[in-house]
Amino acid sequence: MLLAVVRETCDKMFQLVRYGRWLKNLKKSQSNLLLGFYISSTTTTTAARNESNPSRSSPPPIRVSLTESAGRGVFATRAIGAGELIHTAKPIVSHPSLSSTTSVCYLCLKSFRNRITSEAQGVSFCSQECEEQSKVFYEVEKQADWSAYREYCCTQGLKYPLLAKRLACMVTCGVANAESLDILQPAILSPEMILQMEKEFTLLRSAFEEANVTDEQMAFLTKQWYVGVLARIRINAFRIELAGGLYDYQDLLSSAAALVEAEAAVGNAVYMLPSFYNHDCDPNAHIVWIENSDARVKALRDIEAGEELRICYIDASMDHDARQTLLYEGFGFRCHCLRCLSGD
Ligand SMILES: C[S@@+](CC[C@H](N)C(=O)[O-])C[C@H]1O[C@@H](n2cnc3c(N)ncnc32)[C@H](O)[C@@H]1O
Repeated sequence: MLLAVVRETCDKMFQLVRYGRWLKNLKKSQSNLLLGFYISSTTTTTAARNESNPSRSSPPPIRVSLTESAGRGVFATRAIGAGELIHTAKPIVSHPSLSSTTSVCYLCLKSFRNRITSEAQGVSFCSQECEEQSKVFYEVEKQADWSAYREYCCTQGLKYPLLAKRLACMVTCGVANAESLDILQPAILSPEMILQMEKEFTLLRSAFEEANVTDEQMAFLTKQWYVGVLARIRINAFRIELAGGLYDYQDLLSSAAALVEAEAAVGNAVYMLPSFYNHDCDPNAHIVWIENSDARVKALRDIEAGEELRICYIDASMDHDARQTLLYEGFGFRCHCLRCLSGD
């Protein structure tokens, strides 16, 4: 009994140390435009104001703390009303899905009305701002031939390596830290998964080697870095489906076609704060994307001060066994939420 208590205390201390490191990283990352996620106040009116001027944001009504049994989690610091916008967040890294590369902005994933640039590359940006923000890493990306890496991802049906590739380009040109995802929880990987990642890594590394990238710029790009990044992307990446941003009849048709093909997602992205939300099959919060990859975390019902905020990682309409299997295989845990305990 005593041993169990000591072990639990040590565990918690260890996790608090990791949390402290996260806060340090957080401060570092806030000064970086491309890395920067921002969080804004909770009422819709102030949130809208803060979104246009993130530097003036007041802190959101949440804190990250240790939970009893699910690692770190996000807790309400005051009562939050149903439907309230709790905070917004910009991605650390995002990438369109292979099928959306030419139909959404290459940076923010906004669905197109007007293409701005780089038609020849099959890649476009929705605004001068996105083009400007992407300039440096896109220059690096353009130097390399990604066909073998892309082909491999395509044939294997892999979407996450695209995020790893973009992060690698961002690190190479100095707009992101190689450690930017370190604070996030990594997935436990099987030997088969690691083997596959090592194959991808070889293709990624040789694309960089054949491009005009110096050894110094590539020093971070080791197998260990790549596997560590993908292990984190695996359980922290969000699949982005836009709720708005459909402009005309053609957009509506494309969206309907995408639904038939069962790929309504325009891309994937990894965020900092949203990554600390734990799962519940009957969640009290959810994340929505209106017209681009900016995540909006909203309350689904009234939440009390001190209550943990939880989102649903999967399709909540699935039955109990299907949810359990997906959560275990995809995220490595058995769900003991009230809904699962009730057998629903
Ligand atoms: C996106 S992270 C959530 C934040 C995480 N708890 C942390 O400390 O960074 C997802 C991981 O959190 C844990 N987790 C999330 N929801 C859980 C739950 N309902 N029960 C147990 N573990 C959970 C699992 O390890 C899962 O792979």
